[in-house]
Parts: sequence; C-alpha cells; structure tokens
Amino acid sequence: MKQVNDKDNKVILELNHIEKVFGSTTALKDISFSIKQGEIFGFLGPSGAGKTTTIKILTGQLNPTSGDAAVLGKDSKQIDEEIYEQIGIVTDTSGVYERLSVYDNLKVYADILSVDYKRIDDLLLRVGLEKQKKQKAGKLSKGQKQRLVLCRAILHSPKLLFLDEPTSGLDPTTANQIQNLFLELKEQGMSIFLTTHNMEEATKLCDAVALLDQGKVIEYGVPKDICLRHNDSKRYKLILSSQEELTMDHSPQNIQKIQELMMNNEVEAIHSCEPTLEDVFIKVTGRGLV
Ligand SMILES: Nc1ncnc2c1ncn2[C@@H]1O[C@H](COP(=O)(O)OP(=O)(O)OP(=O)(O)O)[C@@H](O)[C@H]1O
Repeated sequence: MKQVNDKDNKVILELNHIEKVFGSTTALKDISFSIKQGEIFGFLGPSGAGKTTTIKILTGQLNPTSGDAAVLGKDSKQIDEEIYEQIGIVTDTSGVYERLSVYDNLKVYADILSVDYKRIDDLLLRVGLEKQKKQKAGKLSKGQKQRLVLCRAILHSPKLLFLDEPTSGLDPTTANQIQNLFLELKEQGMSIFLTTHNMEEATKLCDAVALLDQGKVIEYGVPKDICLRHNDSKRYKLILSSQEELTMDHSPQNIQKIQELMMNNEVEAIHSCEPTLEDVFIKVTGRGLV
C-alpha cells in the first residue's frame, strides 16, 4: 500500500532544510523529507550526490552545517548509542568477525541484543545463507558477506533500517530474494531508508523516493506519480500479430493507424510508455544516474 500521503502514520525520520558544507564543497543543499512507519524510502542519485553524507547525518556520525534532522523523535545531533537498539545500518561489510562462523557472528549480536537464537536460523534461511551457517565469515564471497551484515542489522527487528546500495553485486535471484525480504519487513511495520542506483529496484520497493543531484533534491514523491508527472510526450507500444513491435507518438495520424490495426485484428498487445525514473533523472539533469 502506498503510504506517502497517509497522515495517520507516525513519522519515523525527518529532515528539515539540511545543509552540509565541507570546506569549499556544499554536499547537501536544503534537504527536506520525512519517512513514516512501514514506509520504504529510496534516496537515489549518482556517485557524489550526497547520499552517504545524509546517512551519516541521520545516524549521528556527522552534524549538519544548518537545518535539523530527527530520527525516532530524537534530534540527530543528540543521537547516542541507545538509538542502535532501535535502528539497523548496512553501509558496507565492515565489522564482520572474519574468524568466527556465520552463525557465531550473529550469536555475538544476539547475546548483546537479547535476541532468541531461533531468529538466527530463520534469517539465515530467508537470505539464503543456511548452507554457510558453519563456514568462517572470512571465507564468504562479497555477496554472502553482504547478506550476513544484513542479517546482523535486522536481527533485533529494528524500527528503522538504513541500507546503502543493499543489492549491488548480488546475482538477480538473490537480489530478488532480498528485495522480497524488505517488503516482508515493511509489512511487519519496519521503515527502510535505502540508497540505490538501481531505478528498477526503487520502483519495485519504494513508497516514496527523492532524486538527488549535486546535493539537491530534484524530485520527490511516489515513483509512479513522478513518472506520470513527466509523461509529457505520450507514446504507445504495440505488439502486432506478426510479432513486429511498433512505438508510436500520440498524434491524430497515429491514433487513426492504431484504430485501423485494431479493426483489422492485427494488434496482439498495446501498452502506454511512461518514462522510467531513470528517464526522469536524465530529463531533469541532462545526465544518467551511474
Ligand atoms: N569528509 C568529507 N570531506 C570533504 N568532502 C566530502 C566529505 N565527505 C563527502 N564529501 C563530498 O561531499 C559530496 C557528497 O559525497 P557523498 O559521499 O555523500 O556522496 P554519495 O552520493 O554517497 O556518493 P557514492 O554513491 O559514490 O557513495 C562529494 O562531493 C564528496 O566529495
């Protein structure tokens, strides 16, 4: 269910007019958005756009130059270790105990966070690491290590999960499995803040996205609404009985041609071609996302 406009939901995270300056570089310019409970929010932008800086501000690792941010009702400048009981963070694969087994890595955290060991097995199964349970973490592939770090971040069922490029480097089947896990966690009420370059992933998962370019939010809202807002040159894709594919602009001549093809029973399928988020980004900035 799209929840971006649901005013009854609790705000979990909020940024108001955040600016961050590093020397002569203004990394973030007037960033404002909020995330509600059970919402997956996508922060999309090319390398250097300011995504990591934003996560660092929201997790208390950096202070903004101006503006304010609140996470679970707490001012980001006042964030201390206590908040880690309620949030999970996956920004890289650091912090894995290489010499311990996959299971023991998670057991260490389960003990600290008073989590039932049964959840370790459940999660290993969910992320497809059950066969690696006894394997030393140092022997895992990059994608397997990424999944171990994800298990660690969600072990204690946090209210808010930060994910930096969570499926980059994973094969499509595993990426799909992980994306379905995110949707399940959302259904359970978890809010997820994710950064990604992958527009398809954002469209599939996110209730709302912000497109970031050079430190500025250039579009914000429900992915489908953003795409429809930029659908200014309507086009149609036709698949004919001959299997030929035709893409046609919306014009009186083309509409007549489509009508004729339909009357002659030559049309197998017809779709409207809305722009993708990637098309929107290119249109607004003149550049691609990667
Ligand atoms: N500690 C720092 N000192 C100086 N400049 C910095 C610092 N951290 C980030 N920047 C600059 O701020 C801008 C935003 O960087 P940031 O790492 O937030 O981008 P990003 O969108 O996360 O990129 P990527 O996708 O490559 O991780 C860049 O111009 C970067 O060079």
